Amino acid sequence: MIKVDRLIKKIVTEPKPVLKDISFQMEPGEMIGLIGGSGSGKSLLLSCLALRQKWDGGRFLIDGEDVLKAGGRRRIRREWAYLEQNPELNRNRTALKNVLVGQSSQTPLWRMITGMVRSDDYMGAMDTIEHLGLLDKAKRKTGELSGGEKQRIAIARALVHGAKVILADEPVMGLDPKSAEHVLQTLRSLCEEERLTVIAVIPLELAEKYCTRILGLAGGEIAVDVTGRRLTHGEKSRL
Ligand SMILES: Nc1ncnc2c1ncn2[C@@H]1O[C@H](COP(=O)(O)OP(=O)(O)OP(=O)(O)O)[C@@H](O)[C@H]1O
Repeated sequence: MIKVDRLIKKIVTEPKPVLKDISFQMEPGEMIGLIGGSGSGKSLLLSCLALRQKWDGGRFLIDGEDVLKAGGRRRIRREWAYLEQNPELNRNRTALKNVLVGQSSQTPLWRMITGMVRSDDYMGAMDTIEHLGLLDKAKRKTGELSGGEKQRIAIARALVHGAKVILADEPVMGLDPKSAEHVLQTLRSLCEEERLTVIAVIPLELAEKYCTRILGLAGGEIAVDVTGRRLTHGEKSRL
C-alpha cells in the first residue's frame, strides 16, 4: 500500500505552502483521476510523488518503507514512471527500440550508448507492445506515430522497465477524442489486469468515465476524494 501522510510543499515565492497537509492512500489496481482548477497543485503533487521535488514535510510510505530515505528513493526510480504530455522518445529510433532502451534514469549506461538488447528483453518488449495494440507500429520510427500511439509507446516503455505505478501529467492533452479514449482505456485495462496503479491529471468527464477514483484539489488541499461514482454538484462546487 502507498501512503502519503501530510505532504507539505512550499515554493520560494509564496509565504504559505502550496500543497498543504495532503494525505491519501493508494492500492494496487487503482486508477485515480487527479482534477482541480488551474494552479490548484496537481502538477506539483505529481512531481512530489515522483520525487522530482523536495518534500517540505510529511511522510511517504510504500508497504511500510519510508521512501524519502535513500533506499526508498531507488525504489521510486525503479518502480514509478512519470508520463509526460509529450513523452520524451527518440523520434529517429523505432518504437521497439524506444521501448527497449528506455529513459536514462531506468537504463544502464552501456545500453544507452550501444543500444544493445538481450533476446529475452526483445521478446518481452514485443509482448508488451502487442498487448497495447501497437504490434504493427513496432518497427516504425516514433517520429511517424500519432500522439496517442506515442503515449502508448511511452506506457509500454514504462511497463517493460518494471513500472508498478504510473504518474501521468495531462497524458491526453492535445489528443483527438478517440486517441485519448484509447490511451485511457489502455491504462484502465492495465490497472485491472496487471494491478498497475495510475494517477493521471485528466479532465473531469474522462476521469468519471475511466477512473476508479477521483481526487480533487482546491488551493493545494484535497477537496474531494470519491471512489466508484461521479461527483455530485456539491462536490464539483468545491473545486
Ligand atoms: N517551480 C515552481 N516555481 C514557482 N511556483 C511554482 C512552481 N511550480 C508550481 N508553482 C506554483 O504552484 C501552484 C500550483 O502549480 P501546479 O503547476 O501544480 O498547478 P496545476 O494544478 O497543475 O495547474 P494547471 O492545471 O494550470 O497546470 C501555482 O500557483 C504555481 O504558480
